[in-house]
Amino acid sequence: MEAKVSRGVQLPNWINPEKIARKPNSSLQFFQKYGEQRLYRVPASCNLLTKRGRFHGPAVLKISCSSESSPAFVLESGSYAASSDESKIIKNKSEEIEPYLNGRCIYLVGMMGSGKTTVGKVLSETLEYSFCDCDTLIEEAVGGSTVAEIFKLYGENFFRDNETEVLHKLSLMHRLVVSTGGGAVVRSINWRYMQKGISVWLDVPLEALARRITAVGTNSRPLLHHESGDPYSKTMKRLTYLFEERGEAYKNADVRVSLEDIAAKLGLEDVCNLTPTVIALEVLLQIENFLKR
Ligand SMILES: Nc1ncnc2c1ncn2[C@@H]1O[C@H](COP(=O)(O)OP(=O)(O)OP(=O)(O)O)[C@@H](O)[C@H]1O
Ligand SMILES: O=C(O)C1=C[C@@H](O)[C@@H](O)[C@H](O)C1
Repeated sequence: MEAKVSRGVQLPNWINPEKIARKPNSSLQFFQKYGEQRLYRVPASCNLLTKRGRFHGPAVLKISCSSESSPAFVLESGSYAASSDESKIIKNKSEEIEPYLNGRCIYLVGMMGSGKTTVGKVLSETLEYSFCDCDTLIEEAVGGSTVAEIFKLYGENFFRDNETEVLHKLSLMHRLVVSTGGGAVVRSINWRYMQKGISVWLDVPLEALARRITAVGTNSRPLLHHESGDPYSKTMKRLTYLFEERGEAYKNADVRVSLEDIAAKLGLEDVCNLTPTVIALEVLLQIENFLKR
């Protein structure tokens, strides 16, 4: 079958190139932050809407803050929770940072299942940026075939060429949070495009990725169809192989957000207790550090 890169990759109308950055006109005082200790009790019925559904769980959200370090969020009970307090804190932080982004796009990179879509949507909402998912844009550009179908019909190179073309187009835009495909980091040309914005690596332990992915199934992820065994071990084996190939490439990102580091900071044993909102807040804090450099 003949396969061509869809040169005419069309980006949807809602991605508006006219949304040009606002220039910062105030001082960098916003970097002086968090000089107090606060404790928030989250209502038992709180919940958080994510891509695939609602996470429920009662929790006490403790925030310890100092001018030396970033604030820490502890979900003492229950795994997934969000509250109006959490929303307010992330909103305040995004309002502080947003003028200094100067309209630059945020590119989330990371292994498949690392939460680029879930965390990306939280970020785009709080920053009042548009959200876009490269895989979805490629699917639209190729005429509605799914990623799995594109791999099957045309092969990985064809998919990668379209991925590059989509990233090229997005690099001309402003005020987007972009969820990139897990393998977008392997081509250096893609980094050239992502350098127009700020790239953020969501670094999630492979075991957590394998748990998340096996929970939803691997049908939509063609690169996971090679191994035999039970679904978790199969996924783990394949993720390990892919990470060996790509681990170094993820390090090119401007900012690294390690779920293990967040969990350690909060005294949590398992990264599974970190909500997308807490991770999104850490993304903003690490971007803030990056902007200060
Ligand atoms: N903080 C989290 N804790 C637990 N599960 C999460 C978290 N964030 C995302 N997930 C779940 O993990 C799965 C993958 O998340 P998501 O689709 O956001 O990842 P992704 O990086 O965009 O993946 P891909 O690159 O394959 O598109 C989803 O089922 C999602 O609900
Ligand atoms: O890790 C990868 O190489 C991929 C991740 C997905 O987001 C898709 O872009 C595709 O399945 C390839």
